[in-house]
Amino acid sequence: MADEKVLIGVIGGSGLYHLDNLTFVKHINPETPWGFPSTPIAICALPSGKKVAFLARHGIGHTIHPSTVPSRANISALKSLGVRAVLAFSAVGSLREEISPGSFILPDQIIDRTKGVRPASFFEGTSIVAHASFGDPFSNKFVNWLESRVKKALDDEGRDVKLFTNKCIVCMEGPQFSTRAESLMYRQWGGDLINMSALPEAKLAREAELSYALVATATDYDAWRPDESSVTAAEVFKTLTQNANTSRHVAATILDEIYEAFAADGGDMLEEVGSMKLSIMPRSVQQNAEDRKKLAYVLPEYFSGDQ
Ligand SMILES: CSC[C@H]1O[C@H](OP(=O)(O)O)[C@H](O)[C@@H]1O
Ligand SMILES: Nc1ncnc2[nH]cnc12
Repeated sequence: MADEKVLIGVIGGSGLYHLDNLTFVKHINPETPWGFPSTPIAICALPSGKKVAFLARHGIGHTIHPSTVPSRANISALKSLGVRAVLAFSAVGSLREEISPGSFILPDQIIDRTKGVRPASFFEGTSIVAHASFGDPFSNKFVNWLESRVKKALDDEGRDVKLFTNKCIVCMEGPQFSTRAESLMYRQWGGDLINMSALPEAKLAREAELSYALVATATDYDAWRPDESSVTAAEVFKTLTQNANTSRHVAATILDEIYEAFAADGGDMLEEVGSMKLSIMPRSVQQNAEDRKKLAYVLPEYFSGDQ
């Protein structure tokens, strides 16, 4: 029965540790080949009875640093539940005047400024080599589909929250915020937003063949404005609660429809499914049975059964 499946995963970022309008069903804490997820995953029922999975990226008590989020465990655990699409939320800094704190953004590009300390591939540490396509780091069809639905949800109840699309997010290492020079440089590079969490999450979702979209919520103007003080955590906290309330409203409004959109097998939205087929170097697949077993957890399509 379709309602028994958990097709949609929601990842909550800073400030977003639960969703509204859901009935808690149970916690699941799968041990993946890459360890345990950030926190046990909450399986919740929408008012329609459809099930979704919710995961707080930094843990429920916000105890996990952006550089040590177990993204491989998070993404593979969601996939193991049957999830096809991930709706991720993130608190971001704005690199553009018009994107004022409180704005919502559906970015379509990423600049990687992480420092190589985060495991960014399921294939890392194995003898199997793969090169996923990542030119479009978010799932375009899902993002385009979301635009009108998120807009409508934001316009509800006179919330007056701006929505931006076609923006580029810089993902930096942290945990310290950027210098003024870095912030100005990111603007010159074409960055519109900045956070510490879009990667490797989006890369791993791509390797897992999941549809992945990010709802970015602006909390501050980072450090590029010459006559203003640079961002502090206290400034971020000021906007975090309001943004989280709005994020919960958006999720409660659109989750049912997202579920329907991804429910049909082979549906139009599943544009990532099959994308890894030609990304895995065929000779390397023959090499190591243990590695194949490990990868079968996240990509059973290619690694379960004898080669
Ligand atoms: C609390 S300010 C910096 C912190 O907030 C964002 O977290 P998330 O993306 O999980 O909402 C940002 O990426 C940093 O980790
Ligand atoms: N200015 C900023 N830089 C990095 N991550 C952030 N998250 C929220 N604001 C941020």
